[in-house]
Formats: sequence, structure tokens, C-alpha cells
Amino acid sequence: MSKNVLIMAGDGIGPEIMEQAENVLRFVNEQESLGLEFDHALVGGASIDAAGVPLTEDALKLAKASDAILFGAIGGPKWESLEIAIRPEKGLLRLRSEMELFGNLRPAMLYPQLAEASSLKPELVSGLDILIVRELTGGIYFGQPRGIRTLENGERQGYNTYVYSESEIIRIGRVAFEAAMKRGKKLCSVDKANVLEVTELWREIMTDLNKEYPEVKLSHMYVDNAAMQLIRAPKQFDVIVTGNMFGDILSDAAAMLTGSIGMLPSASLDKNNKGMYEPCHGSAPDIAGQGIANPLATILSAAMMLRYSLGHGATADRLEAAVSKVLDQGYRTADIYSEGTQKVSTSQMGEAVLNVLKSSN
Ligand SMILES: NC(=O)c1ccc[n+]([C@@H]2O[C@H](COP(=O)([O-])OP(=O)(O)OC[C@H]3O[C@@H](n4cnc5c(N)ncnc54)[C@H](O)[C@@H]3O)[C@@H](O)[C@H]2O)c1
Ligand SMILES: CC(C)[C@H](C(=O)O)[C@@H](O)C(=O)O
Ligand SMILES: [Mg+2]
Repeated sequence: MSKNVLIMAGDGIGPEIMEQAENVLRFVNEQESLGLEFDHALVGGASIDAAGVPLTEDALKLAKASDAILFGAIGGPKWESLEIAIRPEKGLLRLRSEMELFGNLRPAMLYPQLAEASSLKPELVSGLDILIVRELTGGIYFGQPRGIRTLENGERQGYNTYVYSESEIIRIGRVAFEAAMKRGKKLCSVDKANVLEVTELWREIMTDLNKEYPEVKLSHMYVDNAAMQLIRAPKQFDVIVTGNMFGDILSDAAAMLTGSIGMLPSASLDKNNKGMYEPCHGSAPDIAGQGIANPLATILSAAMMLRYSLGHGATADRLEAAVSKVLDQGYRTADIYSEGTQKVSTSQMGEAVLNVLKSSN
């Protein structure tokens, strides 16, 4: 049976990295007769320019009807005013929210070949394999009320609301406990329960849920300490579960342990494992158009898509092995370059992955 993949390349480096990921996907699709069909839709600034809004109703409909979405990155200075490409009622956040993609998996693992590129000393990161489970459709990103208001004294005040309901905490908690069961059975819940009631409730519910997963060793950590511990001794972590904003920040920090944010893929899943797959990085306006962005996070996101939403785990394994092989061969985009390796462009990196796949059959 054929399955539909919607490709949303977006802005900045989005189209550059997506071209490579799409080439790779189309190749394995043909080679292994996976029966995938591809569709494309504009999103973000590209959609604002073409249709006046960052996500058209047609694009949303296509996204909902597809079996999985591969997403590049959106945003940029041209559309900066309150990031209209992104906000809850409009762009990327609307897509996440309307599709109920509450479970965001952000694996941060160090390819041994990139030990030199990590921001930490090799002994601190060798063998690093962390999974950050980030709640993606709630918390302060979506809480109401929000806005900028004028106070009686004429001063303006910006405000947002940090809310989580019990059911939202329980469902992301289950995703994290289930993931921990399949890995090292260690889960660290990150909160700010010493200050914020919303995360006091978060902590209480995670502790309760632990009774259903007694084999999992649950710990709690305040987010400020977690940020420090990620840099001090990251290998103490197996699975981290946290809210929307803390997860956003911690996953960018974790990226640098792996060498570059250009290496960090993600899956955003609904309750049926239907999902959207995207690199954790943004549209990188500072390097857009130069052909130097790292496409591997997007290619690895495509592998996660094959595994979680399309039922092609073996192909996902092959793709991940091909990425590892090109690193063995010494190919590096600028962000992961170190002395003695070969600096390549975005398209050369994509071609290197394709060449490995071609020769492995
Ligand atoms: N999911 C998304 O679409 C997404 C995610 C994050 C940020 N953004 C948006 O992207 C724009 C830029 O945001 P930012 O600069 O804060 O974050 P960014 O992730 O785009 O860039 C941060 C830094 O990382 C580098 N970088 C990012 N991806 C890279 C890659 N694949 N290869 C090599 N280097 C890479 C960039 O050059 C930059 O120096 C903003 O509009 C922001 O809102 C979008
Ligand atoms: C672009 C932005 C809304 C997004 C987020 O904060 O979720 C990004 O930073 C990410 O990490 O996916
Ligand atoms: Mg982010």
C-alpha cells in the first residue's frame, strides 16, 4: 500500500538541506520499492510571500491527510515581526498544535567520528546517547492569555501564561516512560518546581506515573541545574522529559555535545505515532544560500520518519548506517569540520550519503 509523505522545505537553508534529504528518500524508495509518494507544500516565509499566510488551509489539509511530514526550517529576518511564520495561531506552531503532535523526541547521540567536533572533551561525550522528550503542544508556548497590554500608568507589559493540565502531563509522561523502558530505564524529569506551581504539578504526576513503570529509575532536576549537568557530565542522562520551553533550550545545548545542531534530528508524534519530522535547527539565515549547511540532521529526521511513521525500520537503519559511513570516510560540512577531514558542501554531503547507499546494494 502506498504512503504519502508531505515535504515542507520552508525558508533559509530549509530548501538546501531538504533537496539532499529528498534525493536520499527518493533513492531508497525506488531501490527498495517502498511505495512512498511525495507531495510538496510551502510553509513559513515562503508561504507568506506566495499566499499571504505562513500556513494555508490547503497546506494544513495536505499535512493532515499525509502519512508523515518531512519539514525543513522556517523563519528569517524578512518575516521577523513577532515571528509571524511561527506563532501559535499561524505557522509552525499551528501545524504542531492542530495535528496534536505533543510528543517531541530529540535524540542527541555522538557519532564517535565527531568526538573532535563536540564542544566537550572526548572523555565526557564518548558513547553519548541521550533522548530528550519534549512536550510540544502546551506550556508557555500556547497558554492563554498572552500578548502585550498597556497598564493604567501607560506602561506596556508583555505577558504569557505557563499552563499544563494533568492530562497533558500524563500523556507526555507515558511517552517518556515507554521510551525509557526501551532504553536504559533511567528517566530524569526536568522542571522548576521550586518556583513554578505548574511544574510542581508536573513533578507530582511524573512521580505518580512511575508506579506504573516501577523498573524505570525516575529522578527530578531543576532546569538550571539540568543545563549545567548537560555540559558538566552529560552521560549521566538516559531519557530527559520536560516541558515545551525547557525542552527547546536543553535540546539546543545537547546539540553541541554531538558536534553541531546540524546533526540533531527530531520526531514530533501524535498519539498514533503519526508525525512530523524536522531537524532541531532553524533556517540559519546567516549561512543560507551558501551551500554549506549540514543536511545530516534532515536526512536523520527522514530515517526517524521511515522508522516511526512509515513502518520501514530496516531502511531507517540503512540510512543511519550510511550517515555513519560518510563520517568514516572523512566528509564534513563546515560546522563539523576538524583538521584532517575533508570539508564538503551541502550537496556533496548529500551525494556522499547517496553513494554509500548505492554501493551497499
Ligand atoms: N523548526 C524551525 O523551523 C525553526 C527552529 C529554530 C529556529 N527557527 C527560526 O530560524 C531562524 C534563525 O534562528 P536562529 O539563528 O536562532 O537558529 P538557527 O538554528 O537557524 O541557527 C543557529 C546557528 O546554527 C547554525 N546552523 C543551524 N543549522 C545548521 C546546519 N544545518 N548546518 C550548519 N549550521 C547550522 C546557524 O548557521 C547559526 O549560526 C529564526 O527565524 C527562528 O525563529 C526555526
Ligand atoms: C521555531 C521555534 C518555534 C521552534 C520551537 O521553539 O519549538 C524551534 O526553536 C524548535 O526547536 O523546533
Ligand atoms: Mg529550538
